Amino acid sequence: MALLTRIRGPRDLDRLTPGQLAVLAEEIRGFLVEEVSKTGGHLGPNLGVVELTIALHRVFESPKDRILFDTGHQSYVHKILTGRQDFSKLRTKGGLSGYPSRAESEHDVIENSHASTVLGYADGLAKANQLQGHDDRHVVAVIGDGALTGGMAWEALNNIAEASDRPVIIVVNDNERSYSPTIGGLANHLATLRTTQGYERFLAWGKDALQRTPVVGQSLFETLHGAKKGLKDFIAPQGMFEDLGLKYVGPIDGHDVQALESALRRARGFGGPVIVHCLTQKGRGYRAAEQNEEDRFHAVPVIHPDTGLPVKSSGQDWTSVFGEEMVAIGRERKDVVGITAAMLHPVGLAPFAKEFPDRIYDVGIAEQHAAVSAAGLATGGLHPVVAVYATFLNRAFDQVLMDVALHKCGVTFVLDRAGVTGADGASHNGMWDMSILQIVPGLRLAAPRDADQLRAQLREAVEVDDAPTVVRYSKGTVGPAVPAVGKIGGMDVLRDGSVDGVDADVLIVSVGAMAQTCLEAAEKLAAQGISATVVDPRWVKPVDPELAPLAARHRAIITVEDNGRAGGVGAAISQSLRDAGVDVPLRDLGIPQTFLDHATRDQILAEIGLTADGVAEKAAALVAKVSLDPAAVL
Ligand SMILES: Cc1ncc(C[n+]2csc(CCOP(=O)(O)OP(=O)(O)O)c2C)c(N)n1
Ligand SMILES: CC(=O)[C@@H](O)[C@H](O)COP(=O)(O)O
Ligand SMILES: [Mg+2]
Repeated sequence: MALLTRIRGPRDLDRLTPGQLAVLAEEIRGFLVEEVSKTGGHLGPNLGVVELTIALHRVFESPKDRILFDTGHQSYVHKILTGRQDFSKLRTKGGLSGYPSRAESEHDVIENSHASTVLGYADGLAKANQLQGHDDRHVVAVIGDGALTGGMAWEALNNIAEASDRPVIIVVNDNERSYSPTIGGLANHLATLRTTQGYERFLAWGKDALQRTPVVGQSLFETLHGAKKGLKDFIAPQGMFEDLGLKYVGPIDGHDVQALESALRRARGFGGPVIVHCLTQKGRGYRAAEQNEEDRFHAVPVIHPDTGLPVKSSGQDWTSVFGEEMVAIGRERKDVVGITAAMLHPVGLAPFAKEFPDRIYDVGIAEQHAAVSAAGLATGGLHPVVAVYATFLNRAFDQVLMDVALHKCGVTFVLDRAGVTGADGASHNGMWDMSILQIVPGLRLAAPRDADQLRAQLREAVEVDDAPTVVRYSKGTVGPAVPAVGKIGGMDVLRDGSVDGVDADVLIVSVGAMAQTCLEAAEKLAAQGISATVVDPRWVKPVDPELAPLAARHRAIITVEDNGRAGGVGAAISQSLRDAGVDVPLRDLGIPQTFLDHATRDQILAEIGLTADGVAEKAAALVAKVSLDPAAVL
């Protein structure tokens, strides 16, 4: 790492020779494999942008020039080159974020890890530069071929293309994949453009080879050259980008620093909107990633650097439980189809796709379209299951509300990574779904507490054909089964704290994955002489009508959810109890209304009090307050 340690900032790159740059690129690859193997993270995407990031920082002067990354998962090399080479605590509390972070560096801009936003920022920054006369500041937006399938990217492109005198340099990082191969007409168009590289290489080879045989070669070359225009127009007709009014430079070998620098300098000189189409390889230089057909090591856990195999195998996870049950349902219900937004494997729909290849739709990174297309599919007589990460449904809220719910479409949304996820930072926690979905008329929302409940609630959901249904669960390993000991209305009783027909002091309403925590809290309360009954509503929207009379029989109520408190399940229950004239004191426990810094899930749950101790403490305090002043209503 002789060279790498000498790079303390981007300007240290300027004096390196082409040979040294090649050495630096390999040192960075070695660093990435060594460090990210220890912590987990986005190894594949970053291995693919080593030369590109070097070239960007040699041609442009960050932070005067803004270098923006879409999604930001591919910004590790950018961090390494801008003075951050301690990856020992990557994506953990107090360590480097896995995404750009304004708190970390003046070189970082976009912290949001939701895809397809970079061109929007670029449009805004370019307009700001133009209005303020900052003609010496360049705006460079790096966007992947996957992120380019998102609708917002095209909304921004439409604006960027509007002004030929407003410079925006769009670098398309085309590695032909999101996780899996990128889909759709755009991917096909990029492929067409890519073939011109093969064509250009062929011509370059032809020119060189033929000119070595002067007599025949020269005339043959001229014939070929004459055919060039026709051939190029045939295999690479005027690109769509140029039709939009954007200049197009490429395709460029995204692993050739000199070629990249030359293209970026040309683009910088245009003085208007321009696309630089770079061809890169996800996972480049690391065989385990290059050979991984599923996702080229898009996001890896802690792995053995030599083999790429996970260091520890995890138990069954929520995702695979969903995936298996979807196949079982698919065998019984021919009308059930699956939709993924470029995340077939991560959301667990790969087994369904394997068995029912004509009943799975990958719409690209396009959650809004996924929801509306699902409304179309339902209107057409099918029952779509849209599987996305909880946080990514945020951007499709209006479509859930006004396209699926308004038209009473039977669509099931399955939200993986719901609740605190942790390592991926603020924009990846699934902490808003049970708040924003509360206001969708007719929508039914389930939060399974274990694998059996996930299977059961998924089946209940796909039975609903006149309203949207939602099933949401956490990231990672699914915990042990939590059996019910009774039933009240639609609610499962997990612990009955009543004695001889006398109800418990506290009613704990446990939502989804918080069941184990709530049961442990009840035990802690019992040790303090406070009795507690724990119920799991299963379907949290609408609020179970049997909850009000049950609540009325207790001295205090605690609701516990792995979701934001603001407008969450606790708030909905509180409102429903008030509407029913039940004024038992209630504390709703959940995630505070704040952006959570990256840390492990357990660290964050402990910080916000969503632990057995935290729940027991809040419950005991409420009971104490009620005992002191029975009329007190919090
Ligand atoms: C709105 C949204 N949906 C899904 C994701 C999950 N996701 C993260 S990276 C990625 C693939 C991005 O592909 P691309 O833009 O080509 O970048 P690459 O990983 O190939 O460098 C996806 C789908 C996301 N971050 N944001
Ligand atoms: C950047 C992005 O959105 C995804 O790659 C995400 O980081 C993956 O999260 P999981 O590791 O939970 O699948
Ligand atoms: Mg890609």
